[in-house]
Amino acid sequence: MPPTRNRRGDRSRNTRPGKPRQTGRPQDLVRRTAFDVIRAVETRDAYANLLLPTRLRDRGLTGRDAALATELTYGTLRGRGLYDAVLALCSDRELRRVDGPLLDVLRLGAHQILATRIPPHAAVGTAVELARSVSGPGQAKFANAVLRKVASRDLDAWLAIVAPADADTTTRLSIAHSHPKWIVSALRDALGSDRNEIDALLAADNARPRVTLIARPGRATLDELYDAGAEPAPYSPYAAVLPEGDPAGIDAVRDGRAAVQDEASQMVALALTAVPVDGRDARWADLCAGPGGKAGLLSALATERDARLLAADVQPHRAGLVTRAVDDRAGVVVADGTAPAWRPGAFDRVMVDAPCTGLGALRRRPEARWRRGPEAVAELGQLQRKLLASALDSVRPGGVVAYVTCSPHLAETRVVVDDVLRSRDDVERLNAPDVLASAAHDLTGLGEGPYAQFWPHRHGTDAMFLALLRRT
Ligand SMILES: C[S@@+](CC[C@H](N)C(=O)[O-])C[C@H]1O[C@@H](n2cnc3c(N)ncnc32)[C@H](O)[C@@H]1O
Repeated sequence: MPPTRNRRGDRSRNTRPGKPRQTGRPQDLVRRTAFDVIRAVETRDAYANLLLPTRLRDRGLTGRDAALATELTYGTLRGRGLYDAVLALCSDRELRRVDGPLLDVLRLGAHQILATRIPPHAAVGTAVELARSVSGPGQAKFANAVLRKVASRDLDAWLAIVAPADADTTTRLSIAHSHPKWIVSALRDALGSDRNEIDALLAADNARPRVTLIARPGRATLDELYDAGAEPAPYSPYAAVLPEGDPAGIDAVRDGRAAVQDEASQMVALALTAVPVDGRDARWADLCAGPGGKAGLLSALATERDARLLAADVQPHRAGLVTRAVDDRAGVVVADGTAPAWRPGAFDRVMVDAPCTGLGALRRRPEARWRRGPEAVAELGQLQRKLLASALDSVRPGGVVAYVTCSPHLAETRVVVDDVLRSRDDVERLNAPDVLASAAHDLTGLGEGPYAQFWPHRHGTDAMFLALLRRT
């Protein structure tokens, strides 16, 4: 499952833990940092992608050390399902009886042993030291015994035991790719007739996403990003891929003229603006704008066309972030998109990028798959329906609505749209894959229409869903 498999078929089954590798790098600080972030995710619902950069900065970790700390943190969080299955077979104590901090040390150790190039003796030795410092000498002995057993087989050998070929498909995929079973089932359903791609999709969820930037039209150019080391991106005319380095080090990103933004996120915003509308095309709205990714692009395009964007978010803090992403012409309001203050039919184009489970962005949020269960889908469903209905009421006849989720779950995507449209006869479904293809070269594989679905394993983007709806 993780990106860097460690295949060591010929290694002795009795590998002894040795001293931590002496490389002159602050290895202990690297592992301690990964451990601290993993604990914060477990105990106080921290987000690894937000907390880790702060911890790296506080501790002065840069370059290779920062990269290793990131890999260990993300890999351990993503791989938890698989590592727990292996650890359960190596521990004489039930995992639920192992203290939280110690269990996280074991997971971190298992990740290093099974999915990195760190020599197993170093991985075991450093994990045992960490166990000693967080749980005391007795627990360090236990950690040593467990992790030596983990190190007695390579990943493929463990997979043959914990996810055997004759297990039922959902269970096998769930353990082998470390995804909860309900997510495996939901993703297979969403793939529909392409469900044979599920292995590739789950593997893509465990791979490091490429960093994609947007040069906001009229504010930055792609050449500026290329000069800073970025390379052309496949689809969006405003996107560039940054193969390495910190995006925050790029001037245009620092001053908000460019930003980090997934290419599918750019494309769904572009699609809303690519649909021809008859008559007035001056008032655009984004009902769920925070933190401002799509609003940033929409406001730049609105300005180019002499239109104006109103960006709303119900959370004041997130509306504040939108202010930094949009240009001066745009308006930003704190507002509940389900109970709009504006009159019906006030807008010509409306984006509703609804709150969702985020199952389409598991690559970026390593802990997200473990955080919420299937009940979240039903809870969000009501809000998604209300927001879409409100968006349709907010657009004038002839105008267009884009309903977007960063989730491919059918109950958040086509089921929501179909439900809302069932009770109305004033909406036409447009062919979203065709509109997207007209806005980008070589953009295929989005489905038969009328809805469009991006996929990480096909497009290298988040699994973003788009429905384009015209009020009649
Ligand atoms: C998926 S995020 C939007 C991401 C954003 N469009 C972007 O591209 O950066 C969903 C947003 O909807 C907001 N939200 C949730 N309920 C809302 C409501 N009733 N009205 C308006 N915004 C709401 C959340 O605060 C959150 O910022």
